Amino acid sequence: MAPRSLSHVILLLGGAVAVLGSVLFVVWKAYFSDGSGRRRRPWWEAELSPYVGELNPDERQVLVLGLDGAGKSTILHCLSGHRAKERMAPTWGFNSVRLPTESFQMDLLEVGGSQNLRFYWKEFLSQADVLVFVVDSADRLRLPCARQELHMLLAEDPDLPVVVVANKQDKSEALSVAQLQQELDLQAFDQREFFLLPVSIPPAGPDSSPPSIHHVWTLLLDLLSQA
Ligand SMILES: Nc1nc2c(ncn2[C@@H]2O[C@H](COP(=O)(O)OP(=O)(O)OP(=O)(O)O)[C@@H](O)[C@H]2O)c(=O)[nH]1
Ligand SMILES: [Mg+2]
Repeated sequence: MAPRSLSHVILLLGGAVAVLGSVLFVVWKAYFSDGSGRRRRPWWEAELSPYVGELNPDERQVLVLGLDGAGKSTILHCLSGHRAKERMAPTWGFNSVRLPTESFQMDLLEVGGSQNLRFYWKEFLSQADVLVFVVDSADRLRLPCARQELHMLLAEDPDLPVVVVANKQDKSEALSVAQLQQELDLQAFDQREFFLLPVSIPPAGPDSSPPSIHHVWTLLLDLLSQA
């Protein structure tokens, strides 16, 4: 008697799970369909688009990473043709700009550099055509941390072209490019497409497009034309 009632319970449970599964499937289909039979893009896909999902062949993706305060947002701001601001708000999530070029759209995505966001950096590597890693050349105390993060990223993707931006060269305490090469242990990467660019974007400087920003732009154009 006991095993028979147990089998009834199991049958009932199985039926309930099947009905619940069907209801969930119908709701899911209704929610993600736009009526034409095509799938509706969920909000998070639009939010992160074009960094996830299908990519337009005429788009190139530049991932911009680096410790908090290194100058990532400032670089995106200036590449978009704006004058550097006296103060930039820290990026708590993402920050992106889309810049048109003659042959493709250049999409730059900054992921904030605070410690809790660094954990997610590597998730974006697979969609990137180029990694720009920004370093505050004057932040000597945190260079070991920057080195560790950079080396971790490069170990994740051994083929991704990398531009290390040695930012804040205008500061008197900034390390030179040669010193940074040592401190960041960049000799280890001589097998890959690797660039180290000195950059300085003094806040509220006289120039809306400092020469070093122009160098970043032309290098990115060059690298992405080959991508
Ligand atoms: N002197 C000098 N200051 C700079 C330079 N680039 C950026 N800054 C300043 O550095 C500060 C931080 O710059 P952000 O661009 O916000 O840094 P970030 O890397 O985006 O930081 P998070 O968004 O917190 O990850 C700002 O006050 C900028 O004005 C530079 O080349 N020289
Ligand atoms: Mg920022």
